[in-house]
Amino acid sequence: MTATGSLPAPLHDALEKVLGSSGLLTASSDMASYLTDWRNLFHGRACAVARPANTQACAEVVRLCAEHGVPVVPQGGNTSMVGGATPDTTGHALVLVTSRMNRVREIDPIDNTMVVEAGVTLKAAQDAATNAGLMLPLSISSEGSAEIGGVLATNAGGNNTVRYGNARELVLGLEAVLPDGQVLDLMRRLRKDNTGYALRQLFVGSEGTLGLITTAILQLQPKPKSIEAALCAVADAKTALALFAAFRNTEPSAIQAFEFMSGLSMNLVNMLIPDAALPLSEPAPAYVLVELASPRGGDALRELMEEVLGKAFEDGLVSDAVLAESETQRLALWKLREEHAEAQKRAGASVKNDVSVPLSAIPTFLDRATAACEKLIPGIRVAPFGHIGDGNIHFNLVQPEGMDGNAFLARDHEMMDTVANIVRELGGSFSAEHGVGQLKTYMMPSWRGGAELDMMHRIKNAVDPKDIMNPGKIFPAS
Ligand SMILES: O=C(O)CC[C@@H](O)C(=O)O
Ligand SMILES: [Zn+2]
Repeated sequence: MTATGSLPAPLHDALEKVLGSSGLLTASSDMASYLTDWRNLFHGRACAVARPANTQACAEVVRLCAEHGVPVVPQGGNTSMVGGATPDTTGHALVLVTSRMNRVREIDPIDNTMVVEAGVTLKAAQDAATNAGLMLPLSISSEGSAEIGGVLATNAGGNNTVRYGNARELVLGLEAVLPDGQVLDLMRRLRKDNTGYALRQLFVGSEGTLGLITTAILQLQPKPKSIEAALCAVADAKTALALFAAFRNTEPSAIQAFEFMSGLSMNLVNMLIPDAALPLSEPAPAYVLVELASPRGGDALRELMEEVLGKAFEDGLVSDAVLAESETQRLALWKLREEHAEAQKRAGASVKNDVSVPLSAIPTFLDRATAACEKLIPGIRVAPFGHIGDGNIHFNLVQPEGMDGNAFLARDHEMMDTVANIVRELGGSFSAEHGVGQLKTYMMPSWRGGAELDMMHRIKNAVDPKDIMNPGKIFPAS
């Protein structure tokens, strides 16, 4: 089977007029990298890959595709964890890649806003804000590749949600191309605007199924003048939560990140990622990376960190800790957190369960889910980590050593359902930040069925009656 489907000749010619020949890829060798995800788990086919350079070209591409009944799969940095940007295997769809729309158009220090195009990587947007003396308070492990359009379409969360919220909370204005090619201009940078439905929020988290996000206005924050980060050795999630409570009860507004890493997952990072050595004297059962930040300079934040950690040592919550003494050390501590996904990829096949439960239920969840998965597949490596301050654990399962990776992956639904059933009993969500994509559509009827899924269907059918935008994502095949 080739990667290429067939692009109807009239559509080909019309698209080439809009995009030029360099903006339209149809050879399978040119399209290959757009037809699989970064983990090489999902493999699709497409009739073409379009790389428009501005909103108008996006609108024309979508309009022409709609006219010819060709589905459009939006793709940004291609970092989805759930196959959200990979087309299906029919070869009917066109993949619309936003990477050429990569301008930070404006930063306004009075409004504290940034106008940014969909194809700007999150890292480039953060850097632009920093260079302007401000901060874009959204940070995810894939920020070097993930692009703003995808970050918003999936309502990305990440490391700073605990303080600043998810992507949704940062979006003031939005421009999107609708499934019929109309441009919806919601580019208002207003804190207050109660004029009917907040349509921009409909696109955030809709995973490209309602339209294509092309530009956004994001709320920025003051750049911190002081930042303190510490890596702490803890006994388990229960002690990690007690440490979180200690920080929260002392100075809740100072916490910028509060991340949990199991010993097993950290061990994979130490073994498989170069330059990621643990700076503690011995490995621990679990770790916390806590970061505090303040727009004020001086020693107050360091004192706060030392006060809370000092007391945590006395109370037996922390057995060892290292505080970053420089920006280089702070980044080295973050590397130990951000490389978990990559380390797990290198360790073999893995199944991701991006779940959330109420904070109080995390220890029970981890105990029960670990026992259940170890019973299901003896030798399985349970390697959880994640944003414990948000109740969001990446309960990832790595194949037993020596097992065939495909045989492991063939049992992914069994593993996902085992974990999800426990999550459900604890009042949680089966997808906290990675979305549904194509991987988890089968879970929607049992988790979001009844009136909730029905209303989602009605919205989808009203906005996109021909199912042009990102078909096969979020909604299970009917
Ligand atoms: O690999 C994962 O499951 C999580 C990736 C990302 O959400 C993270 O928090 O690092
Ligand atoms: Zn995450």
